[in-house]
Amino acid sequence: MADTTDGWGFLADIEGFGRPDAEGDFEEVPYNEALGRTWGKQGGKPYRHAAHAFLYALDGKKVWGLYENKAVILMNMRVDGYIGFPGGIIDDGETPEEGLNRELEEEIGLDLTKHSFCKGDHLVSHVNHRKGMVLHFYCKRVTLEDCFEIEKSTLHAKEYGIEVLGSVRVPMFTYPDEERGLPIFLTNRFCGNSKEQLLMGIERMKIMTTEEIQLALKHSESYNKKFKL
Ligand SMILES: O=c1[nH]cnc2c1ncn2[C@H]1C[C@H](O)[C@@H](COP(=O)(O)OP(=O)(O)O)O1
Repeated sequence: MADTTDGWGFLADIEGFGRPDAEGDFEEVPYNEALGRTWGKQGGKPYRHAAHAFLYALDGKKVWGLYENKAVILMNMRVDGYIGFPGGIIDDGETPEEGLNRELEEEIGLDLTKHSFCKGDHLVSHVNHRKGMVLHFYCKRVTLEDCFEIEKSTLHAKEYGIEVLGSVRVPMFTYPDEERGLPIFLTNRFCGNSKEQLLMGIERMKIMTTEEIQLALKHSESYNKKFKL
């Protein structure tokens, strides 16, 4: 039998978490249940927890004086080629918030004296039984000025150029062709359930209405079909 660790080196233990997911892999679970429960084992290993963060600022400025950008939302271009939120795997002995804050400092150089995440910032948790993973998602609104500072601090973070290849703003507007802007952004490849988390964050933070989100998704899907993506 082929050695499946070939080429993975120290990543062999965790690389499976980053493989593509199938629709229906994620089940929403209440935070306390997600934490308090022993989920059992997957592939002989206990379930791992990860936490990611949606940092945003309301904007409203018009791009080229034409298209209103509703918010600045920060995501990362990851080293594996996917787009995802900053965050990562929680280490043994850490709470999800402690692990998240550590990851945010490492990945985007977040100033924890100003923007530390706490339980009150938790939005939703999901369990993925196929991978044996529990994903916690947090949201925090900051000022526009702080958002720009956080973008800049990514360039000086420990993981910049390693795990993180750049900070990415989500285009929160749509051109008159109904495709360019948010709909085409949504055709990217997203890590884990980060696309669903993005849409959930936009809706729950009332940045866009459910109808506006559904319309952007519809145009994103028809673009995908048109170009057979
Ligand atoms: O943004 C995300 N939203 C939901 N799940 C995600 C996101 N990014 C990654 N993931 C999944 C898939 C990954 O393999 C695990 C671990 O996250 P990652 O950020 O890669 O962890 P490390 O930085 O390597 O600790 O979660």
